[in-house]
Amino acid sequence: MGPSIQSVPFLDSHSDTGILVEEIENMFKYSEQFFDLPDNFKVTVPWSAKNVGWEKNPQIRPSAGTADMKESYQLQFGENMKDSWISEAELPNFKDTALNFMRRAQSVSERLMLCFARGLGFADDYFIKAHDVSKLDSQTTLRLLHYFAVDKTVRVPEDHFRAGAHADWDFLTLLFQRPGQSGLEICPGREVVSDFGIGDEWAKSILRVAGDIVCNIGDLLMSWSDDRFKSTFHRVRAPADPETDYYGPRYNIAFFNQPCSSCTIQGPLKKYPAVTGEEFTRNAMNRNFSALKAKKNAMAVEATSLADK
Ligand SMILES: O=C(O)CCC(=O)C(=O)O
Ligand SMILES: [Fe+2]
Repeated sequence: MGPSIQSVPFLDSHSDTGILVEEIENMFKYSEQFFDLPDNFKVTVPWSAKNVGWEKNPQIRPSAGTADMKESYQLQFGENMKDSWISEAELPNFKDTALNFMRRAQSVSERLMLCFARGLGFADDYFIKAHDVSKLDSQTTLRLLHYFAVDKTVRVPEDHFRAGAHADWDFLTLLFQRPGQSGLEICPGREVVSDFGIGDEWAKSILRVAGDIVCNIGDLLMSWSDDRFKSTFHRVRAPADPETDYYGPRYNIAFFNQPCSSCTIQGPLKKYPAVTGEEFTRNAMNRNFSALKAKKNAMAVEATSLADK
């Protein structure tokens, strides 16, 4: 596995994932039920800095400078979720269904972690232990996503995305998609994790078979492998062509393998200084917010110079 995926940061895994199509569809059904609730119910579980909860339209990517056209609800296994589960009265069985699905996604992730550990010369359970979801400081997150339907008769401005280009901060991301709900695109990305994602040669990701899982390498694995495995720069384009693009509501489920806060991260070649899981996430967030600030400043300068003309 090692050499074969070093330059292909994107895997489509076929039928034998261990998760049945019906289980994925069942989770999508609960996800739709959640997003169908009026906003005044959803706001009872607001997004918090622990990376859990519901948010609508606020995520601005440094690459785009505009807000993603979406809402999402993030769920975790541990203590962080304490006040963030939608009430049983609002959505019966939601919590049990989501936790079951998360455990299934975790077991697929653990099979992949074992391969990466072997490829890098670590003990088989090295990455599995660092992402132990039974620990109270687990940060692993399931994100339910709902991108709003787009009106075919109105042209979406070119700088508006369903999700602006970015690389994930985690180890691996499993993406569960619905056939027909296209939009995900990938780009070669970058050579070292300390660069910001770059590139403008985009390829469409097409889901071939229901039940396929798209697997993205994240910045954490890139860093932990001393840049051997490249993280995937990706985006979800807004539909632009009524003949070929999907304009309806788009649902997606992302499972982010995040490290436990207390684990230590360093590649076998020690290319980067050792950091804890907590520090890695904090640094990634800070880097994102500085890039966003720089983008906003650049946009403000551009707007002023246009106004002066
Ligand atoms: O909706 C998708 O296909 C991708 C979502 C994504 O990249 C993210 O939430 O980080
Ligand atoms: Fe992503």
